[in-house]
Amino acid sequence: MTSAATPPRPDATEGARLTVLAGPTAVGKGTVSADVRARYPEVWLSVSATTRPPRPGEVDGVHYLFVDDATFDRMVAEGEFLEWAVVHGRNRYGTPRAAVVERLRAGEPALLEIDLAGARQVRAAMPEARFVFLAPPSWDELVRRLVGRGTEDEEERERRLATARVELAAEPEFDHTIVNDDVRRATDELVTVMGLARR
Ligand SMILES: Nc1ncnc2c1ncn2[C@@H]1O[C@H](COP(=O)(O)OP(=O)(O)OP(=O)(O)O)[C@@H](O)[C@H]1O
Ligand SMILES: Nc1nc2c(ncn2[C@@H]2O[C@H](COP(=O)(O)O)[C@@H](O)[C@H]2O)c(=O)[nH]1
Repeated sequence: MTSAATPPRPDATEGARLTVLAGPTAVGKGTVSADVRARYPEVWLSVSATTRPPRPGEVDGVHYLFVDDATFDRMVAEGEFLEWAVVHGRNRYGTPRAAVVERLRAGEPALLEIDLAGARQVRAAMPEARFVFLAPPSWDELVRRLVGRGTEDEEERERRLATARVELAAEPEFDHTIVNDDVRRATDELVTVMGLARR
């Protein structure tokens, strides 16, 4: 369902300014996105809504909009999401549509860091966007990064690694693959794909 306030769908020119970055857990999507923002502040990074509780250090409105189930339900019912998904079989995450449309209309390059199901929904809604898969140098390195991050317990790590196998198998669906063996180099590749001049 969409409400009367739902902004109209971006046209193809506007949609082409949108880049979707996906990839398995702990591959470094957040790290690379933060590096893009730090070095290319003209890129707008969408802030997702999630029902996941904040990790230590995460700030509401900066890392995520942390919402309860009732609020997420309302946002879904009112058509406020460009896409949303249950990720790792547990919490819900969604991209607020209005902010994306506003930035694309303003001519700004926009970046979404979302899961595979969300990327597929954006592909269906805005096929002119760019779809980038961030890949790990190896499976063992992916596991090392997940464990090294230290933000999930063993049960949650297992859950995330099960999803990771599915996400890795979907890599051929994407327009571009970038191997995150080095953050700066991966960022350079990503901004090139986004059509920005490297600095
Ligand atoms: N190129 C890299 N080399 C080594 N470590 C890296 C690299 N990129 C990211 N990391 C580290 O890997 C860990 C996971 O990174 P990050 O949290 O950015 O992953 P993510 O893909 O956003 O994960 P999730 O999907 O689970 O939210 C972090 O500890 C980060 O510092
Ligand atoms: N479909 C969407 N997926 C999203 C969104 N925001 C984040 N994510 C993905 O969730 C997982 C887990 O994130 P974490 O912060 O709990 O580690 C990660 O793969 C993100 O890409 C969204 O708006 N929609």
